[in-house]
Amino acid sequence: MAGTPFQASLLDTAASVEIGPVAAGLSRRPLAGGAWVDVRRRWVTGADSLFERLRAEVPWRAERRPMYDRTVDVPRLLSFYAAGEPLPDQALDEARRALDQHYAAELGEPFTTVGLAFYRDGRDSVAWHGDRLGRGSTHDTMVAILVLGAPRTLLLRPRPGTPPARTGSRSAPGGPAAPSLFTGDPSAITRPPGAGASTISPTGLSSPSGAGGAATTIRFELGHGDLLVMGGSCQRTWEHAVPKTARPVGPRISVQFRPHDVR
Ligand SMILES: O=C(O)CCC(=O)C(=O)O
Ligand SMILES: [Fe+2]
Repeated sequence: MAGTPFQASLLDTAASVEIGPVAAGLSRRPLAGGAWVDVRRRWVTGADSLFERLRAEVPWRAERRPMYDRTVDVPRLLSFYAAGEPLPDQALDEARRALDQHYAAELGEPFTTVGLAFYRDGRDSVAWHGDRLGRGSTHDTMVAILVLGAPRTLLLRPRPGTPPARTGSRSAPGGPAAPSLFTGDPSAITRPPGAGASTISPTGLSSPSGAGGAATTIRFELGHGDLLVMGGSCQRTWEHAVPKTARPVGPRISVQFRPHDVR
């Protein structure tokens, strides 16, 4: 009779976890500059159950990192499994096998490492970055992210200073990266704060304008077993982030599958 906010996930905890075929319902969105994003909604069924297992089983670490002249808390908990290390849950082995089966030919190598991030609440986040430690800075690659738990916004934007793609019209000389025309079907396309309009429909997208050329930001709301794969040049020509939010949000775990020497 009292409100039981955890009831749904407690019930689901008993459910079995199943990894679906990657290809079913997968959609690829090409991005400017040779990048792309694949999204496969509800890839994992029983995802809340897997969330609870990982929350309990993974040795989560709080980290601190140097930032300018200080050392600050990393605003999320982390865990990392190098190539060959046993994973914390066999569902992750299955997930990696399914990713390899689907992507190995295109990627040319297997996914080897597994990184996990635990966003406890809306104060946890990851700042704008590309996974550019290692080969991601110089080579096309893939990073596959399984999102468990409460949906949070994941943003993608062209990396500031990236030369415009050579396929369309050029931006004004001296301006920053050309705005990227998104040819897929994002749930929303937004301009960054200060760039004017907050949300514009993909179909209404023509040539974004604004002082110096406003970059296009793409927004995904992912959770509960959704899969997002960043591919092509995405790590070096685009950036991604999970921003902090003042909205009340539940905890979220992301599982990142990467090939050798991509971090
Ligand atoms: O949690 C996410 O969805 C993204 C994590 C990420 O970008 C990273 O760990 O490099
Ligand atoms: Fe990343």
